[in-house]
Amino acid sequence: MTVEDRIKELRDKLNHHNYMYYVLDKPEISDYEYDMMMRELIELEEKYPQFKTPDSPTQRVGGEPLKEFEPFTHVVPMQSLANAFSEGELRDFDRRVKASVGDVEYVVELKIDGLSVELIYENGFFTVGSTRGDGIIGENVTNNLKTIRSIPLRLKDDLNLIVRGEVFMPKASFEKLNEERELNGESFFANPRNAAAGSLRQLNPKITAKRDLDIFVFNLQRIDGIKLQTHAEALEFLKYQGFKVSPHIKVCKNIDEVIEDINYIRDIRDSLPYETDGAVVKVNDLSKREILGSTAKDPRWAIAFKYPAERQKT
Ligand SMILES: NC(=O)c1cnc(N)c2cc(Br)sc12
Repeated sequence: MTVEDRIKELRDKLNHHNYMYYVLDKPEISDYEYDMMMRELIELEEKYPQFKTPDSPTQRVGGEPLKEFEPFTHVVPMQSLANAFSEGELRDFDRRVKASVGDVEYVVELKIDGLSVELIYENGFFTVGSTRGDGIIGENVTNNLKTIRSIPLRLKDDLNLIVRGEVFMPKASFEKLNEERELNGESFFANPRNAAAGSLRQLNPKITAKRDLDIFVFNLQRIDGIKLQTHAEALEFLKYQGFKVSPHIKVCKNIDEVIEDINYIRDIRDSLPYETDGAVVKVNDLSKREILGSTAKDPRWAIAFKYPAERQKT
């Protein structure tokens, strides 16, 4: 086996085990075995840098601290969602949708309480990641996003695509971080969303890397050369490409099933290991979304349902 073959073998094995551990939460080897392979790869890449590739796991925590973040104009504007606060408002939304495109299937997902990011992949490689900002221009936080182990550095296929996801900090990590900050005499983060935002917008990637951030990808914004019919199909496709996709995805035949699922989420959400700030209801058929289009601010094909507790949120 040549040195180049060994480096490729280690890179592929480490990326596979990273996927199993951080995306599927199904580790197959011990941390020790992982660390030994990583140490060998670091040594070989130092000796033979010509064989280093952008998707090598050694490239996750790279980059020097920045003075500031570069602004980044989103390829696809990152819209916000209109809100519904009651069953009646959900039914009003359903009536508007059906008046325009007839009967539709909906998909219900959790609304993750973190910060939205856009991830761009070119020929299968992660190239640019940015925060939402004002929806048009955000901040380039690529090096910080690379430290999030559940973000693939390379897709299964060599595709050009753009996804949107929500970076979040698990509740347990948030508690642990605030305990550490109290011991160091530092200020608390008020909630996991602020902690995630403060951690992702750290100028030093080495600090971000220690903050235990995670991500759920929830929308395929754009893809070259592939036509998908529904949102549910798009999420399955993103899972296949190696993304960590929202875990609770319910395809509903009608608004009655949507309301049933929203009530189910209400009853289980406090037990989830991450904060949510509602549920998202989206039209499943992608061509019907095109017909529905968007207002100046929001898509007409989606709405966020906010649970009563959300109302007091700042
Ligand atoms: N599942 C989803 O679509 C989803 C989850 N979490 C969020 N914070 C958001 C925000 C928008 Br806009 S959509 C969405």
